[in-house]
Amino acid sequence: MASDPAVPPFSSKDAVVCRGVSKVWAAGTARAHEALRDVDLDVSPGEFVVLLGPSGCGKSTLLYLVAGLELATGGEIWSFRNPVDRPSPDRSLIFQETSLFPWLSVWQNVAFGLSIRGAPEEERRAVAREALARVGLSEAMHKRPDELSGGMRQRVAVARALAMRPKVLLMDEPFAALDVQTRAKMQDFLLDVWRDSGASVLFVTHHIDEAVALADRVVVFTARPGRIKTVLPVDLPRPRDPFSPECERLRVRLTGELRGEVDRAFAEQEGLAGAA
Ligand SMILES: Nc1ncnc2c1ncn2[C@@H]1O[C@H](COP(=O)(O)OP(=O)(O)OP(=O)(O)O)[C@@H](O)[C@H]1O
Repeated sequence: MASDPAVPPFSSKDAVVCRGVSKVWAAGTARAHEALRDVDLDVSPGEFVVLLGPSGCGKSTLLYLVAGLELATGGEIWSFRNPVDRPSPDRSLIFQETSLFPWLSVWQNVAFGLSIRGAPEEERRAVAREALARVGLSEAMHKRPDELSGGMRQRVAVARALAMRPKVLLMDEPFAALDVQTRAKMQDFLLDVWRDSGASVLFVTHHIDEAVALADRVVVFTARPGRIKTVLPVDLPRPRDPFSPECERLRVRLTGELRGEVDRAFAEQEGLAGAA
């Protein structure tokens, strides 16, 4: 049987499949700006993949494309063998700054996506209750977001994403605004939630330590236009001891992979600033 040339030869790594993905912002205009070039990436169901790269290399852009919030200007993206051309509740995006609605209670925030779908209140409450229990925030059900700490608000954001039962969680530096201790706690918490949910995670960070703590695989990007420079599997049991020789070796390797790219990104950004 002739294979469809538009469909990649899928393997079991089909939770997210990117083939030759490129993105030029404002394509075809004088402001055209190439963010990503020719990205190939296959993610397995239940896999935790960390995207690491210098500032401006297109990590967030790739998440928006996988979320279906933006369209690639080249290449194809698939999720569970369906082309990605629009947002779907199967793929939830969590940002650095939580965008909780301050006038809604915590449970109403968590159930917001369900209310858009027209789910009845009883169902919304039940799903919110379960999602909040999974992030350890049952007690906060009736509070308002401004009564919570930053870490708690990010847990509500995770609960809101989980309430839609996504198959893929897209996380854009979700803990960047938190202090170091809270961030470490949130990483442990996220690993528990991820294991329970069975979802695949694509997690963007600048922090090598965070990549080493979390990833099944670390994907290192070049400076803009972002291309995949290297992919490192992290075959270490969790919880990981950050002071172990294996973690230290990985940190050294990632630091080496990133160093030149960070320098290039910095030089480019200085050049752009000079030209402005
Ligand atoms: N909506 C947009 N319109 C035009 N250019 C954009 C847009 N979003 C991002 N860019 C540009 O695309 C490039 C990649 O940006 P992106 O935010 O994806 O990088 P990043 O790797 O996530 O950066 P950081 O780590 O600093 O958040 C940057 O040069 C950025 O200025």
